[in-house]
Amino acid sequence: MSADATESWKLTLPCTRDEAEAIDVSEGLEGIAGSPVIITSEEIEDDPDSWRLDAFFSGKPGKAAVAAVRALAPSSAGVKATPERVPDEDWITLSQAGIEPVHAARFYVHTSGNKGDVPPGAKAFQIEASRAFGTGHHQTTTGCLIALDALKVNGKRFRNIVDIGTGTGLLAFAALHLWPRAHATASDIDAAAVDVTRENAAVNGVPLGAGPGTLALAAAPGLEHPLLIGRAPYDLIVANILAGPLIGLAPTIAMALAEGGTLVVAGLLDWQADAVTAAYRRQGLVPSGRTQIGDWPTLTFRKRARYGAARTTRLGPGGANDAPGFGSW
Ligand SMILES: C[S@@+](CC[C@H](N)C(=O)[O-])C[C@H]1O[C@@H](n2cnc3c(N)ncnc32)[C@H](O)[C@@H]1O
Repeated sequence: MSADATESWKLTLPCTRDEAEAIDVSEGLEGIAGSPVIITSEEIEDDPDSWRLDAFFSGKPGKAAVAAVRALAPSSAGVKATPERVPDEDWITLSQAGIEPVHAARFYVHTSGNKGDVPPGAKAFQIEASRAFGTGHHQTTTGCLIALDALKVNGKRFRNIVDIGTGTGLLAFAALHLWPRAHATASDIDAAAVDVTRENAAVNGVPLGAGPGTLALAAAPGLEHPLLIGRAPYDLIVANILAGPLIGLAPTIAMALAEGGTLVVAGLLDWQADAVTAAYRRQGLVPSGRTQIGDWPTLTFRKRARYGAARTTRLGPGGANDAPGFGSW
């Protein structure tokens, strides 16, 4: 059979998590004849560095296209991999085959091609596997969904929420569903993730904006953005990023958390929990909950209220926290 542009081809490579998270299909691949139409990546084991990258092509990819995909996963240098013809099926659906809906606490996360039956009473979100992390399949995302639900069940109320490292936006959407009158903010160091969050917000009917019940977006490392600083202090901060950044960001995150506020963190492995906990204890936070799925704990902390009840201290220019330390944000 001769290859033509209507045939679907796939190239699969092992890659690291960092490589998977760094992939931006819109950059570097456009203009190469036979460039991949879609790239998906997913973790293949309970190992944060063991991922798989699938690049789907319309038509058999040439050497340049294969090289461009290989360049996305330098760690696979030396791994033998050749493009394979994919049987005549809808390859977009195919690329998401096996991505079963996830039901975590009251949340149900599915793709457009795999909605299945939404359990009665569950809040469904449609999240495609894409350039951003966070389809609900990873234990860290599931752990955060469960932790957020538990806070709601325990009667917590939040008015000002930020999801740092939002990926697909899922955790911010879930938080806004639980506390629909809150001001919500979602940020990511990766501008592509912020774009994906914007698209997912539209698909899921999550209103973007600045007022209560809406979601504002920012692309930034940590809280280094005027919007993120200006909206602090938050009474709920969620951050599913890795242990290293979580420890590095501990002083900033703790400073951005209102007294009496709650912090939910994930992205750390079991053996890293003590170090992450110690970093936040040093900032005056106290552990208040833990959800563990496999090797992945989700930790919840509370910031002590110096004067009893939760207190709102204005951060940013002119605020009470306009003090040394904030200048470096
Ligand atoms: C493990 S994913 C979590 C995505 C989503 N929140 C979830 O729970 O599924 C981590 C996300 O954090 C982002 N990230 C990593 N380091 C960051 C940092 N220092 N500041 C902001 N975002 C960061 C990554 O780009 C990625 O989208």
